[in-house]
Amino acid sequence: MWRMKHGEHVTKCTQILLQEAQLCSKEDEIKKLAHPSDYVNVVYNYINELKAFKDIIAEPQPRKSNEISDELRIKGNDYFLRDNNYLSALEKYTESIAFAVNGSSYLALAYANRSACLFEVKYYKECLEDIDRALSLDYPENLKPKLLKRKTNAESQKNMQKQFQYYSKPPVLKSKNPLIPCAEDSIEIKCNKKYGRHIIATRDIEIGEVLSVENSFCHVVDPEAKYLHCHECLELCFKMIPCENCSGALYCSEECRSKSFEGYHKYQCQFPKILLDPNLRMFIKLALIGMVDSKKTEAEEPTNIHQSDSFKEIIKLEMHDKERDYITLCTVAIHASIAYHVLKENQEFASEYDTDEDDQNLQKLLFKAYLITTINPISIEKICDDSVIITFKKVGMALYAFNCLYNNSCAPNSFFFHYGSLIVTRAKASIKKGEQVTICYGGFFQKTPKAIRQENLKEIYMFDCDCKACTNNWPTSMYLPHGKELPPSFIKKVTENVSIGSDSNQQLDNEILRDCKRLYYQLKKYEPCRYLLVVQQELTLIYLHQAGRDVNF
Ligand SMILES: C[S@@+](CC[C@H](N)C(=O)[O-])C[C@H]1O[C@@H](n2cnc3c(N)ncnc32)[C@H](O)[C@@H]1O
Repeated sequence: MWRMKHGEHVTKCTQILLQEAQLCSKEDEIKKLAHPSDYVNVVYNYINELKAFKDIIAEPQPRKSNEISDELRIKGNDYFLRDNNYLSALEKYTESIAFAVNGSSYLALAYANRSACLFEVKYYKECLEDIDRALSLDYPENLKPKLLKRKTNAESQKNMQKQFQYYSKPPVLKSKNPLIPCAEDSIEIKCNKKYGRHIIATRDIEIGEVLSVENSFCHVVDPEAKYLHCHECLELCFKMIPCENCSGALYCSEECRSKSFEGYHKYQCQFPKILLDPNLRMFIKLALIGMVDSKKTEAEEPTNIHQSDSFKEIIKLEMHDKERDYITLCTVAIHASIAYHVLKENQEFASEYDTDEDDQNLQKLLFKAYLITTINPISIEKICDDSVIITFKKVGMALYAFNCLYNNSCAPNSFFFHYGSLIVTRAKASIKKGEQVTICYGGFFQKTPKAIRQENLKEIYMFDCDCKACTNNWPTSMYLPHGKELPPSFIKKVTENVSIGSDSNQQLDNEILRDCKRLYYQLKKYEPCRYLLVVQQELTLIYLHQAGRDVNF
């Protein structure tokens, strides 16, 4: 009854459970509990009584299979031979590597085929690594001469290696903020009833200035990106190695593979299919980090310094638990109960966390982690070069102890972009001392009408937006005045800069950035106007491209 068909999501299961466990009729009883996180224990017991867990988690995640690996490699061959589409071929071979049984000849074949792909696109170093991997495994004798010939060719052409910079260098902070080590001293954290914690400028800030550079506290890779990005560090990689047990995780290095396994992946490796959705992986990962934190024997010194790597900071992020309605809280408790059940069934986990106190702690952490991950995660995206229209590809999502404190404006004065999982936030407008520093949560005023923005912000983030665009009813871009004409020389530069961000265009990038900053101050008095938005957009695009564009062989 509870079994999910392929592709169905845990939400469906939750809807059925809400009815079957008759949680609506138990509202008075459940609401008496001291804290909403106590719902988990009660809801867990109801589901247990229904004997529903067995079916909910019945479907395992896709296991390693040489048959599937073989099919994927053949698909890769089609891309490679028929279409000369090396990027798609490389992704398929990597998928084939993920599915091949550890140590098998199928794994060797997949590595060898990927090496052919890497050879074609002149990544000789990576090609040689894959050849050595194939040869160290059970690679068929009759195919070896061809592979060894490729090895000789790759070695002789090593000096022609394609110089691909996976990422350009992220900016370094110029000043030291004594209270927020990941931020410039131009900003500080304030807190009030209306805005919660928020970020304020402590001096006038110029457009383009770096505001903060922060490492992620916790992140997950997106399923669409996992054959090109490391499961552990999210870095772009063309020569990934697989998890030895499951077919779902690939790594850029041995180091990342063991770090991931020793951390959280040893549990995730055995998760049922229903928990593989990235949002669910994220909340469970966060709760597990909390469990490790709860076992720390050394007490953390109380400090007023904001620490990006502290679980204490993350668990303080907004969750709006007091404002949620009963059914929503029950839904959260159902998700937490399913995760709780899976973890308790996991032998490795159960042996590490075996006390009643651990049980209670886990239930509370799962509940809070779920709520935190509904509001705070920041999407990690890459800009795509291969289209006239600007598009973005999702790489993953992450939680940041500091960056999750920027509040929303539909006409924001800052923006963020990523280097791997590292986040950089820059000003995209000039910001006056005392003004709030804002990012946009998704609905930019120029694109999304006010009513839709307000509805979304209320539904997901539970606040009424009073940004300048909402307060002054700014129209979408179609109805905006143009403002002062942009100089033809600027338009020419922007049009010429077809492949923004590539090394050869660095000089042009810098010229456009300088123009954008100058034009911004000339156009600011016309705000809101279209050309001001164009200038701000060009500036953000250049920084986004420099950080990490989508790969194109
Ligand atoms: C990602 S958090 C931002 C940090 C948050 N203010 C805090 O105290 O942790 C998102 C939450 O901040 C609040 N928020 C964000 N933008 C806001 C705004 N423009 N006005 C009022 N509240 C806002 C809402 O409560 C929202 O759910």
